[in-house]
Amino acid sequence: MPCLLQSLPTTFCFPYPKISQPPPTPNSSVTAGSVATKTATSHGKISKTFRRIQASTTSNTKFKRQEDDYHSTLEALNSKGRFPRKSLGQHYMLNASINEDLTMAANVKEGDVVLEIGPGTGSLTNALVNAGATVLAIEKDPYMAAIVRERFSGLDRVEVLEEDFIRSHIHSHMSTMLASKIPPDGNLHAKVVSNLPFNISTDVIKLLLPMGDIFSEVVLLLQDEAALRFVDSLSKSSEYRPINIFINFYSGGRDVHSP
Ligand SMILES: C[S@@+](CC[C@H](N)C(=O)[O-])C[C@H]1O[C@@H](n2cnc3c(N)ncnc32)[C@H](O)[C@@H]1O
Repeated sequence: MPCLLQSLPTTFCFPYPKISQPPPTPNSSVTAGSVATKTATSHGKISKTFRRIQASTTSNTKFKRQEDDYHSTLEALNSKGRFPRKSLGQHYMLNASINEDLTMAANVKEGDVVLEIGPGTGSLTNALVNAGATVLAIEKDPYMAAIVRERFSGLDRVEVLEEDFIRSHIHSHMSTMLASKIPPDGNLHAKVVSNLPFNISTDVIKLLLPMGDIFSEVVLLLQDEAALRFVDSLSKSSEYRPINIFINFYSGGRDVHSP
């Protein structure tokens, strides 16, 4: 199962975006972040690649419904005077090009079924929908679930479940969704693309990595330090933890690339 773990770019915003801040220009580049890619090996395990990337400005316009993540995100946040909750890791993406990057990293295409953990205001959901995917979004915060449901109301390719992902019966949800939808290429695997709530990133990885029977790709946006901790474990330093053993168990080799 290929898996991409990407660090937090500087364009994230917490605790609350300044309204006066200008939207990112189409040519603005984003500070490179750490990326670990996992690729399937002949033994059914995964190999890890660690690299850094620049935000891309390429966009897929075929399914575009909303053009500006910056403004839709601010509108959604301002609409009912709600402040992001730190306890739920609510850091919202204000740069559409990062969402495009995540979508492209998972090679999301028309007919794909994608699981998104924590859609928040729906900015990444929008990029996934634009790429032609059917999205199952699981959001713990009832307020954000309502926002993203409203944003995509009328679009039958987005389903929002108001649940805690850690307690969710994800295997059963995805199996049901895949069974009801045979993609054009006949591939009955789903993909995961998510800008994760940081406080549950370890738990999410523990849940997802053994699910190679239903997921073909996992692309996660993580804090730089977290991504490094997860993949840079071959040295067996003091940072070496059970999660590293777990990741290595589901992984093969390791390559390192510069930007
Ligand atoms: C880092 S924000 C990302 C929001 C959005 N995807 C974006 O890129 O702007 C994480 C989101 O996950 C939600 N969340 C936090 N814990 C969760 C959990 N256990 N299960 C599902 N969603 C959760 C938060 O409410 C928040 O909307």
